[in-house]
Amino acid sequence: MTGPIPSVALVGNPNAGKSSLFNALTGARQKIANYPGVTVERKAGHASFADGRPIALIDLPGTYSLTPASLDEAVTRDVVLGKQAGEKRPDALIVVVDAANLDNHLCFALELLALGLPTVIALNMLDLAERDGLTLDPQRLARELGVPVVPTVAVRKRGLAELLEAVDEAIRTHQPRDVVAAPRSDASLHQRARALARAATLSETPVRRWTQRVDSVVLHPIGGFALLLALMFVMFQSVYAAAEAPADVLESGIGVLQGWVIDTLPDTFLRGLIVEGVLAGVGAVIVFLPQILILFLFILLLEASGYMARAAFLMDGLMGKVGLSGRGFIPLLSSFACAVPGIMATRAIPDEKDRLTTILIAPLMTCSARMPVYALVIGAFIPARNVGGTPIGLQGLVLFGLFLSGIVGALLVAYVLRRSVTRGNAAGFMMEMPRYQWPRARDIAIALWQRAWIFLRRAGTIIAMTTVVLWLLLSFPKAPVGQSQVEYSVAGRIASGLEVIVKPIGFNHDIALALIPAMAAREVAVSAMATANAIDASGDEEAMAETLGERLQGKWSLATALAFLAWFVFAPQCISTIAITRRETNGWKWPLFMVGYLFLLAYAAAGITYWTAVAFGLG
Ligand SMILES: Nc1nc2c(ncn2[C@@H]2O[C@H](COP(=O)(O)OP(=O)(O)OP(=O)(O)O)[C@@H](O)[C@H]2O)c(=O)[nH]1
Ligand SMILES: [Mg+2]
Repeated sequence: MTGPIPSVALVGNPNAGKSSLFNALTGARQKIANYPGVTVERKAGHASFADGRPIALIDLPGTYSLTPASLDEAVTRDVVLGKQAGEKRPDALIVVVDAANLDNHLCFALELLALGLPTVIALNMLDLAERDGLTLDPQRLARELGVPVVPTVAVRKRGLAELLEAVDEAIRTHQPRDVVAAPRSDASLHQRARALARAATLSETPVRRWTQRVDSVVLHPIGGFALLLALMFVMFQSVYAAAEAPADVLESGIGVLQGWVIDTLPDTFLRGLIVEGVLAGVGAVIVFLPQILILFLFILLLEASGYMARAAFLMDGLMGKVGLSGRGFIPLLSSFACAVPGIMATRAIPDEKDRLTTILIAPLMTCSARMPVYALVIGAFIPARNVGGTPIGLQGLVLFGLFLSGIVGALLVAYVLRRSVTRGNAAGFMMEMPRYQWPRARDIAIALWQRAWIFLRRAGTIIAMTTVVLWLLLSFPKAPVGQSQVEYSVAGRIASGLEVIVKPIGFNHDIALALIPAMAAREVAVSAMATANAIDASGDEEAMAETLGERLQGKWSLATALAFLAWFVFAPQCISTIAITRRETNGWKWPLFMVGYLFLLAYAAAGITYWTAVAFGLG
């Protein structure tokens, strides 16, 4: 018998494995084209039944229901309903469902079955379901649904022949009246899908059941967010609660070292450089190592336990609203360590404009280089007490607020960019959830050690170098007796020039002096102020005994301190980030754009913070 070639469409939820099945079935025999008038890819190809008769296959974009939310989803609906121009209604459907996610995927399957076309269910990803400890009964599911159910593993090409055979059979024996009515309401559809999934489940290991129960809390659209915020909150509280003792030890260690150098070396150029430049400057940054490590300890634990992928899943919706794809979550997350690897990780984002947007907002994630700056200013100006009668520490709360400002700022910027400069729509994203597991102490220890090493290496190279250069510029020319060395020096004079520009946002000479060298790396803002203060205090026993924080307390108003914090949420003070952006975007256009908009935001944020604080009498 030679009739027209039957055409069969592959439909199902996103990431069910439709394209994988399509590729496995058609091999190289496929054509890619666009649907006329819309830019949605149309993939068509040929396969053949066991006896050699051809069959035409169409791969459709994944959707969650026949009520489309986007253009590609509308195409799927139009094709299966036979309304797509230039496409005849398929003779049969292969509904692809993810075996490990049956209850979700069966919702759409039920809707599709109600269309009354010859239909076969491909119970795909059976390998993953088995790995997760789930044993299914395809026959039982077939009986319940009234259509054939064929187990498949698309990526291993398993079940393909059986699938085609079932399709052939379904087309030949199809009776237009054996239609299963779909439940009317969404709620009853879900209920029916859940009941079906339960019926088709032979056994489920306790681990899988347990995982699903934990996930129902962790991935809950409201409860999950509350948990994420609570975890972040605890993280920032701990930074202050746990870092104090080790930071004190480091600080007094550096003090002892300074005293020893002063006692041993004669008062020369070299001694000044070591005491004021290297020890005061670089030492002021190194004392924040415990804070950074505690933050990383939390991030590493969340990652190793399997939680982080769930947080990405939660964020996906929010990121989609501002036009970013969930694929951007991991690059943005790694930008909390440092924007440089974060920006490199954006290579995993296929859409160019989506990727560009992610690169442009990556510097807004609070990288660990900001920690010394935040910790210094918070430690000096935010009282170490609890909020009201609660156990919530004020310092941790402010730190949390700074991180949150960066994130909210990034989302707002992305929202604006995606509607202007990098216009485009977000692509959906799904990722496989890793298993929950106890983090291994050894792995965590190694990762922490690596973080510490990176930080110390920065302190020993770029931060030390910049600080030494600054020390030189601060030490010459020598001020006449009675004049401030810092203000008389080359660096001091440059700072006085810059001060004119930053005075309106509440910045003083200390800050103006720190801003330019801090372009090399943000931590240099701390080492620069420490070095300037050390030079200022040199010879004055009492002043030398004071910590940098104590000295700033005496000189800055609270409004200035807050403005300085707000500045650092946005300011693009990092040469490496600018360089990597140039490399990843192949030119100077985007790094310059990035630096420009970030400085503007920083200036505005610092200004608004300063004047608001002054209005509240904190000037
Ligand atoms: N382990 C396993 N992975 C699979 C299987 N089928 C598909 N995958 C993987 O699942 C992911 C999604 O597969 P796709 O074929 O792109 O899914 P799709 O249904 O076409 O997705 P959309 O086009 O987005 O709707 C890919 O990474 C596949 O390699 C399977 O049977 N077993
Ligand atoms: Mg696909």
